[in-house]
Amino acid sequence: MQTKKVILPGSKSETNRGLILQHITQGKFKVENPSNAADSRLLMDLLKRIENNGNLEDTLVLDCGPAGTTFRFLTALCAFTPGKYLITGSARMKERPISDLVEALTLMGAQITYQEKEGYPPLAINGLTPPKKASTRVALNTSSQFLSALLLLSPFFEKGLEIKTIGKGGSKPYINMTLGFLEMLGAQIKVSDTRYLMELKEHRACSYRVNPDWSAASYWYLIALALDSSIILSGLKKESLQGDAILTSLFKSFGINTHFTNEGARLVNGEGDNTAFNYNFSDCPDLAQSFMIACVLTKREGNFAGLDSLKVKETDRILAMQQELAKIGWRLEEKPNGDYHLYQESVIPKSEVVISTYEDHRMAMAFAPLAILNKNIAISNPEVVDKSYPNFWKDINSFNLKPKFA
Ligand SMILES: O=C(O)C1=C[C@@H](OP(=O)(O)O)[C@@H](O)[C@H](O)C1
Ligand SMILES: C=C(OP(=O)(O)O)C(=O)O
Repeated sequence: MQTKKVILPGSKSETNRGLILQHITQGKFKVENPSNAADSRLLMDLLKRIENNGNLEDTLVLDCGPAGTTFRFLTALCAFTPGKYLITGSARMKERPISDLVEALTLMGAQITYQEKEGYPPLAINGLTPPKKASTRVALNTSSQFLSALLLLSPFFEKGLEIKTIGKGGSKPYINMTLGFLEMLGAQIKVSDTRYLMELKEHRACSYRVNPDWSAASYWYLIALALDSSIILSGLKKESLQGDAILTSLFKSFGINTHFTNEGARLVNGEGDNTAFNYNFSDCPDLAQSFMIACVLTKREGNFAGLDSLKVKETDRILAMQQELAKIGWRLEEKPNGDYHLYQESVIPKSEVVISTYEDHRMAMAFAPLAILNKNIAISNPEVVDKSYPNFWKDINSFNLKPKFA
């Protein structure tokens, strides 16, 4: 079989961190090859508007649409950028909690008020000149993006930033990615169980070339699994700041081996396990939907733990998966301990099934291989992929695959 090459989008998480640091350090940190994800394009545009904001008395309205990291990172940035801001977003963004970040920023002296519902966007911010030194505390249980947003402010505070953490949370690799970026800039970082101490006196000039997005790679592993096709994911490297690179070891148990070459990652099909799949996704929540579909494709039951944060993402991803999996005969059932058991109840119906995507890019991309395999399955609102992977369907078409849209 002919091997096909895919050029993945750049990592949205790497790009968004890089763009914020590029802005704060006035270009000492440079981002090369930024992602074309809609969320990153939007952050770029909004940062330009902040940079060109000549009138500090008029309110600058920053609409982040559905982009979570964009919203959270900009909230922290604007809190310490002189000017008046109204940060808002999509209807779903107004349901995604923000109070832990607002409280942490308020403890640092920030002036932020809720404009609609207490604890949720939109926010009015009276941006202040950053003090030389700051300290605060932040809860970790809702989203790691809050701690990342605060850490990214480190270059503002030449005499140091101290952040105490409350409780435990997931998505730790994303926090480590943030620290990795700050280290490139020359930060001295002391981390203990409950405290981050950042010192960043001089900003080291550096430029960072954004790597391909590992979360996006997961959809190609699913295609490889569905079609037994030979795929090279260009430029993907084994070593990555992206925690979702863990997927190579998880897909091994589904029979997909990854060989790293000069070209990137070559996916090679082999023999998979047929025992139940078990994994805790709290550190890689964006992969959970992909592995549910991997179970469906291989008719393997699964135990999914660590899914709490899925409820507050682009949609309630647990509910969305339960509803859409049910349409094809699979059940995602909550167990008394809060884990989820995934198993097949009946066969895929012969009549047409339309998979709703809930304004969630990951719903569309995860279900794509099923729509490719089964002509009765159609994907609604396929354009949602723009959020992280604008060329997804174009890349699929380049394999001569034509999933049905509804
Ligand atoms: O910091 C980041 O770039 C991200 C952190 C994660 O969010 P949570 O920390 O809310 O889980 C992840 O789901 C999101 O897609 C990107
Ligand atoms: C959760 C995600 O993004 P965000 O929180 O940045 O909207 C995602 O891309 O899956």
